[in-house]
Amino acid sequence: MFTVANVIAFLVGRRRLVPSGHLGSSRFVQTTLINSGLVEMVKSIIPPLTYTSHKGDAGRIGVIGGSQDYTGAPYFAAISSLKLGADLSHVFCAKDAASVIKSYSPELIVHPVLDHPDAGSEVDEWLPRLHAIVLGPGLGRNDKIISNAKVIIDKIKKLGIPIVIDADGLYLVTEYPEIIKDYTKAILTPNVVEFSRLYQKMLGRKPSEDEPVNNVKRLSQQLGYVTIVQKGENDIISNGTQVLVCCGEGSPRRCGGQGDLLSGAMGTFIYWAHMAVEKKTYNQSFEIYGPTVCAAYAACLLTRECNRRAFHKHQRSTTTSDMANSHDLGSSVKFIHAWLGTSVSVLENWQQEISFDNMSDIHPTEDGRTGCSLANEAKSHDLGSSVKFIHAWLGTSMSMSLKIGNKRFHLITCLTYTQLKMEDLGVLLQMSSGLDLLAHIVTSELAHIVTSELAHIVTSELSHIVTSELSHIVTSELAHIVTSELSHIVTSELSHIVTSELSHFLTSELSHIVTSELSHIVTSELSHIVT
Ligand SMILES: NC(=O)C1=CN([C@@H]2O[C@H](COP(=O)(O)OP(=O)(O)OC[C@H]3O[C@@H](n4cnc5c(N)ncnc54)[C@H](OP(=O)(O)O)[C@@H]3O)[C@@H](O)[C@H]2O)[C@@H](O)CC1
Ligand SMILES: Nc1ncnc2c1ncn2[C@@H]1O[C@H](COP(=O)(O)OP(=O)(O)OP(=O)(O)O)[C@@H](O)[C@H]1O
Repeated sequence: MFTVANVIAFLVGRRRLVPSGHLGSSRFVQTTLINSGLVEMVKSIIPPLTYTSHKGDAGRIGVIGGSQDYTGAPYFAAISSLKLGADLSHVFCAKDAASVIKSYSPELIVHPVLDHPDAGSEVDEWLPRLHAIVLGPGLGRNDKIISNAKVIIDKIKKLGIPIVIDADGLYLVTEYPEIIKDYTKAILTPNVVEFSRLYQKMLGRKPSEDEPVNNVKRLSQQLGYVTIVQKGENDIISNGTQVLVCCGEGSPRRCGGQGDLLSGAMGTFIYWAHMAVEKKTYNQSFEIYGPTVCAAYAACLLTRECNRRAFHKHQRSTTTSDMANSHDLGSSVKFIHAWLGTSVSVLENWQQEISFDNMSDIHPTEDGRTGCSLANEAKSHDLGSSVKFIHAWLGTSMSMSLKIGNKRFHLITCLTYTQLKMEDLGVLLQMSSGLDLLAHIVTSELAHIVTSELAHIVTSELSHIVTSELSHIVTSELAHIVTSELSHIVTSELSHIVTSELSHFLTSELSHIVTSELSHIVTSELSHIVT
């Protein structure tokens, strides 16, 4: 059944239609993009950018993973932590993976130590300087590596460093759950399959399909209140007590590596969250949810936004690299899909940031239901721009401007809660003329799509014409030059050859004739005289 809340959320464009009851019966906070209490919570942990800070203050993150087979995963995690705002990102990987990972990016500091017989001691030099660890992306399941990773986890726990465990790190935890049990500075980020394996190991039965939220809570409790993020259509986060569900729009594209981007970003956020605890900069919601749930929620939010942006741009061609960067091949594939009608319908994606006035006074109601929150002009590209967007939106970027002239700009981002009553809809429509709002969204999105598609077609057509004309001109000019040069060379060479050959021939022939004639004359004259 679809609730009014779901329909409105869909109409304002921040959510897919999800039947109510989809996540089971547990009471929890489900958010699409923005619940202003949670926004404030994330905002409160993000360190300000100042000119007095030193390299490393915003985070030195270590990614432990990377094997001969998997080099992309640790790269995605490490670059994601860095692009989010950490100052330094280290990768500790197997020897064979190191130069490959280095070749992806000069930004990363790569240590080829994981398959070293004494990997534990090799990382000793670095661990105490790291603020957070992401363990598992591309680690592989080789026995030696897994046993080295176990030793490293022990050292991490002794140092009290926050840790995010993902991918093959979860295989390790499933095999040896005691290694992470009760370490509440840990976040585990299983996908559906990894979750099911770990759940079965800990609870001795399959997770029930009807109660996904309770499953996550239960697993967290069983592991001694370690925070779990079950990734999927909705990211379900629990520390065994609190539950948050992040179900922002994201995208329907499921290419490999998205989980790695998520765990990398979570590495940076978990450090920031613990720093907030130390500096006591957190807000009230943070006191409820704590650093691990806050970090997990922030990273899920960011990854979904990044995914949405990359997909908006690249559609079916979206890859995890597109989420981190931007590539021409991808946009060409996108164009072809759009042109063939095989891209996802543009109308499914018309929801974008919109600005309008007088919406600043909607505050969360007592049951946590939220209206709107701020946003600024944050356009542009994928991970970078998602980070920029999130920072701007949270007011933690340096360039954030909430007021333009004497107007405030705001964005409707979230209207969803488990129950949104009809009177709320009335209030909403009254407040800002809901129909105008819808018209505004549709018009602006359509204008955007048409403009961008036209620009694309014109650019590509012009480039085609210019290329073909240029190639024509160049070819004909070259032909002309070559022909005339060749003719010149051939003529002059021929004339030279002919002249020299003739002169040679004539000289030799003449000399021959003259010699023979002279000899003849001389002989005959001499014979005559003698006679
Ligand atoms: N570019 C790179 O370097 C990348 C490297 N990566 C690295 O690869 C390593 C192994 O990771 P993994 O997730 O493939 O292994 P594992 O958990 O054993 O899954 C085994 C099988 O379970 C299924 N399955 C998996 N996920 C599912 C889902 N969400 N929903 C439903 N089913 C799902 C699926 O089974 P299938 O559908 O094929 O039957 C799958 O084949 C790890 O180190 C990771 O970091 C990746 O990060 C990607 C980018
Ligand atoms: N069905 C879905 N609908 C929307 N978003 C999804 C869906 N499944 C995954 N995601 C998004 O992708 C993120 C990573 O989840 P995923 O299940 O791909 O992890 P993973 O399998 O560990 O990834 P990786 O390929 O890096 O190993 C989630 O946090 C969520 O943002």
